[in-house]
Amino acid sequence: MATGGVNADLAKERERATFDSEQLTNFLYRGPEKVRRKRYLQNLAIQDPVFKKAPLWAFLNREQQYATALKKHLHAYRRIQELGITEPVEKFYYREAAAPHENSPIGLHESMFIPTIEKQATEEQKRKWLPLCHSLKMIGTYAQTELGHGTFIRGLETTATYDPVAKEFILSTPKLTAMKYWPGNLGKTTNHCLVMAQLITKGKNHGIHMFMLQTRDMETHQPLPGIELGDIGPKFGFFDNDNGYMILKDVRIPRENMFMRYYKVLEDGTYVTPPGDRLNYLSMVLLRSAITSMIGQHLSQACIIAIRYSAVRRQTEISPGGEEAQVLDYQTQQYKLFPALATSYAMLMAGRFMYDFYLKTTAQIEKGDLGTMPQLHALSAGLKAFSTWECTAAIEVCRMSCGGHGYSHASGIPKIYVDATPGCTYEGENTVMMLQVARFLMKMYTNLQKGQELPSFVQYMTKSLDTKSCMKEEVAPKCLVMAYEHRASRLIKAAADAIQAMVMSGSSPQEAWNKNTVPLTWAALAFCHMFVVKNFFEMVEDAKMDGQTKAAFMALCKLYAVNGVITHLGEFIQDGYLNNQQVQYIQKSLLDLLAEIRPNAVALVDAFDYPDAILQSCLGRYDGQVYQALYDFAKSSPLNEKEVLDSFFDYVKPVQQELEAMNQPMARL
Ligand SMILES: CCCCC/C=C\C/C=C\C/C=C\CC/C=C/C(=O)SCCNC(=O)CCNC(=O)[C@H](O)C(C)(C)COP(=O)(O)OP(=O)(O)OC[C@H]1O[C@@H](n2cnc3c(N)ncnc32)[C@H](O)[C@@H]1OP(=O)(O)O
Ligand SMILES: Cc1cc2nc3c(=O)[nH]c(=O)nc-3n(C[C@H](O)[C@H](O)[C@H](O)COP(=O)(O)OP(=O)(O)OC[C@H]3O[C@@H](n4cnc5c(N)ncnc54)[C@H](O)[C@@H]3O)c2cc1C
Repeated sequence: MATGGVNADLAKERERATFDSEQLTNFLYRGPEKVRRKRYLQNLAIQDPVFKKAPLWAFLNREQQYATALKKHLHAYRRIQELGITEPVEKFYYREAAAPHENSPIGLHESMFIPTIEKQATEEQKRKWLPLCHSLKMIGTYAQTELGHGTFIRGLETTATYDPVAKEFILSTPKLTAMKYWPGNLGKTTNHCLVMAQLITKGKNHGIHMFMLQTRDMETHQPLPGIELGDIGPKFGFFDNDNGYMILKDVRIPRENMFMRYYKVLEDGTYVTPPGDRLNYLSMVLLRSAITSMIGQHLSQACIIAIRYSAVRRQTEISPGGEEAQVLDYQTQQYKLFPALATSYAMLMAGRFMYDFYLKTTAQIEKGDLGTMPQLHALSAGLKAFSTWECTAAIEVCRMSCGGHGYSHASGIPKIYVDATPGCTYEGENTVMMLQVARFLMKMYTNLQKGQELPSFVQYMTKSLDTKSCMKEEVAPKCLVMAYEHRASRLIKAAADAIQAMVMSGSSPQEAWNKNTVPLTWAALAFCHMFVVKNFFEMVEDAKMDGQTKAAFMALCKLYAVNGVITHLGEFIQDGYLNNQQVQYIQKSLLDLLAEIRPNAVALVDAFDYPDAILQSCLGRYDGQVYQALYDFAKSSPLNEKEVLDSFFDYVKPVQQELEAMNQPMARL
């Protein structure tokens, strides 16, 4: 254990902050009452002996990691029920503190399996399945991706063929590429799954539909006949999760196991047309809508670690013989870390918007109004892709900004990175998601040409492109937002013009689209970027907090916007929207903002309010006693349990002896 109170540099950082970090914490968690409740729940979990005694994940092999994750998450599941915690966000706080570095082997049961039953099953199906799910008799997952197809859902090869005589579906993965591959917790943990399969009835394929499949016996946990299951092996991260494979050999399930709230197959095999298309993609939309907040949280943890450590770490004397500087005082270090910090706040704000929008829109869908589905799809796909790309890149910057110690699991950042980066792939590969956004934007652009009204968040397209920036020496939020709107409008128009020109010269619309997917992704990215910037400004402006806190928050918001312009400068100046003088104002503003944020950097990460027990980082400790903690971490390495390892006698000694014998003068003769 590290001792010695709070590191003097870190203590000074907290004293010099110009605002009270607690105010920002209250804003982030939606009020002081909610903060108190969060801390109470987190403390309950942190003090629980089952969680306290669990070994550190980094020193365990994969089987031990899996068992630890299972033990912790099942204990948390039971405790959450005993404590009567029902609010999803409160469950999240408890679980996060209970198992901060263990991905849940029952995570998909809770985040996809149960919500899909709630949203896509009939009342009768819900009555049958939900009680079993809540008591964990049924533990399920979401089995969609196959060996051969993940992105192109319509190309999935698993079939569900209806047999009207037996009133059953026959589930089959007819070739190697059809086997389910990747679904989380499918390999060993779950005993049920939702299978996405091509529905075939009366000889006709009706496309992808959802079916409930029992995969293992509910007592013995053995796989059921006709089903081969297993873990897919170790991965880049998510070590403690059994992502699985599954082969189905003509497995029969009752007709009632098709999810029939929207889509139906009658007893005689008649397919009943659904009220709306793509309704069975809604489970993916739920997770996509939640990912922006989740990834913002991952990045906020990396920022806490890197910024606290940079305040404690001293390296190189600035003037000969003088004191070595805190590395956080180097402008280059600030340029790495403060944009990352601003990005994490930007994504937390975007995630807040996104999840609220999801709840609002799905409430309308539940009432049969599907009008806003395309907007929900476009925004959730776009923000999911944009936020995961931006945040994972920034997490890696945080890691490298910690120098050598950032490479050690003692820092906590490598684990954050490997668990965050698959967010770029799962729930829709990011480029593919951006192309879905582009498809939506092109539609909106066409509607605009036809004089139709546009939804509010694409109103920016209606503004004239024939303008110049209003940017002055005092870089104003309004001018920054307008610059982002201009860039997004110009890029969608450029892509549309390029496609139209190709069509006019004889290409098919599909060919023209495919030859312009790169500019289309530029346009989609610019749209998402603009959305995040605008939303960030709006949320800061509306935030109820004292003037000093708001000023500190606003500085971050401006930095996010200014840094984005500099990073993508070409796209802002290509048509002369910003002139040379204005670019200089923006560059100066960036440096001024770094200096303005500097005294508040530690308070801005303290505001995220992560206890040490959740961070589990030697570098990110609240007390800054990083060197003692690193030494303790090294001492606890299992390699240090024995002074001399057996492998020394097994491998080093024999080779030494052989080499010694070979090099004897006699042996050389
Ligand atoms: C309760 C809180 C939850 C907390 C949990 C928080 C975070 C999660 C934590 C950790 C995560 C842990 C584990 C991760 C688990 C991962 C699970 C998975 O990965 S599941 C598998 C995910 N797979 C995908 O996402 C596949 C991606 N592919 C697709 O979505 C589609 O194939 C694609 C690319 C959209 C194309 O679909 P297709 O049917 O071919 O459509 P078209 O391109 O032809 O377009 C036709 C029209 O349909 C519209 N469309 C498409 N999708 C949707 C949708 N979802 N909603 C509404 N509309 C949609 C599309 O825009 C077209 O419309 P128009 O014709 O242009 O009008
Ligand atoms: C940690 C993790 C957990 C997962 N959990 C689950 C789960 O629980 N359930 C489940 O069903 N699946 C799960 N998956 C699978 C995941 O959803 C898929 O891997 C994902 O949807 C991407 O599909 P893919 O692997 O087929 O990628 P591919 O589509 O093969 O992507 C490969 C490349 O091709 C490009 N590409 C593909 N199509 C197009 C296109 N139309 N236009 C342009 N470029 C294209 C992509 O951009 C990418 O660069 C998980 C994956 C991971 C990594």
